[in-house]
Amino acid sequence: VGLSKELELSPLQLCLENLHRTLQRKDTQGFFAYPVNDTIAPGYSNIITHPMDFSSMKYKIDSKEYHTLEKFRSDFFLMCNNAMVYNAPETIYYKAAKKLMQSGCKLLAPDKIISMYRGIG
Ligand SMILES: COc1ccc(C(=O)NC2CCC2)cc1-c1cc(C(C)=O)n2cccnc12
Repeated sequence: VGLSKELELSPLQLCLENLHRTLQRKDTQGFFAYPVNDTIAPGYSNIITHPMDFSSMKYKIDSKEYHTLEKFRSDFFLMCNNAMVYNAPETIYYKAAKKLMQSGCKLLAPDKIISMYRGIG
């Protein structure tokens, strides 16, 4: 007896859930866990036109908005880049984003993506 249709996770979704979990684990302080708002970051919505965070990415995985690994990958780098645009280099957020981006580069390297697609088959 399988899960009802909408709950069934496709191989791509399973792969994205895995990547998402691995990447979010690196955000130990939770700076990227949910959307940044103007209260904690004054003027944020004027400076960052395309906000992104791990909770939004999770929602997109579950609502099957990601049809390719590439779209997931670009949202991840958008999230890191936003933090490096809004925050000055000496801030904890800029440094956290840089570190997170480096982990993401390794995990989401093109050769890794190709071998994942081979795995999904
Ligand atoms: C969801 O976003 C957050 C959640 C919690 C915290 C947080 O715990 N900040 C405390 C550590 C020093 C205050 C910061 C942030 C945060 C992320 C960010 C990002 C990602 O730019 N940010 C920028 C300015 C001010 N705060 C933040």
